[in-house]
Amino acid sequence: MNPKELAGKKAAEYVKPGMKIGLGTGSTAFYAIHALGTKVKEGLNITCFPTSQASEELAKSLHIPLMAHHEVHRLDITIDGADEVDPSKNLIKGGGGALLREKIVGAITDLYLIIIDDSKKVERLGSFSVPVEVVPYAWQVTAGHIQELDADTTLRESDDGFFVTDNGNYILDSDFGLIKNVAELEVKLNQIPGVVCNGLFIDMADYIICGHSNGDLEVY
Ligand SMILES: O=C(CO)[C@H](O)[C@H](O)COP(=O)(O)O
Repeated sequence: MNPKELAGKKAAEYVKPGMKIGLGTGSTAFYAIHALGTKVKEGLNITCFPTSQASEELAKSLHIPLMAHHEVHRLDITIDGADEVDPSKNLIKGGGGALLREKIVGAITDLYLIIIDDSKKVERLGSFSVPVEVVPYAWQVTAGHIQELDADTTLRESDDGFFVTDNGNYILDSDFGLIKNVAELEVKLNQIPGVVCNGLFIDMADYIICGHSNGDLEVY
């Protein structure tokens, strides 16, 4: 089985009747959402809250019951992917551009499960550029502030122009090289005017569920 599917299916086993579940975004979360769709079809009673329009559409297509925004206060479990995971379970997220909603949802979650394949494990975060969500207004000024933190920043593009998040913002993919102090950088980025969110998820993940291409599963 594909390692992403292996991890996604394993994470779905943590879900019990009556739970409120956050749905992540991306090609690994896709498998977890499908596994939950199968359980719902078999009669599992859960309600879910998606982190992106894409995951919302997928969940709806699988008839997974969704919560309205005003109904969401705490979530029992969120299952989400990551672009990099270090040995302390700190993460870089936002490769799919859903970092803001993912961070909001992760922060109100009792059990935050991160599902990855083994290519995402690193000794130190930073080979993957840190996605930074910024307001479009004067984004060049915001990019300048990020560059003052010793980063190369690139405005993310899509097929038809600049990539626009579900929140109407831009993404500056910011390469800091291998990051020495991830917690400090997370705070510094948040202090820049114009930055809405950054893709460093520090001390948030409870368990990493990692699928390997030889079929092994690792949970830690
Ligand atoms: O943070 C994310 C989206 O904003 C994704 O979870 C992350 O990019 C991993 O995606 P994939 O499972 O497709 O590799």
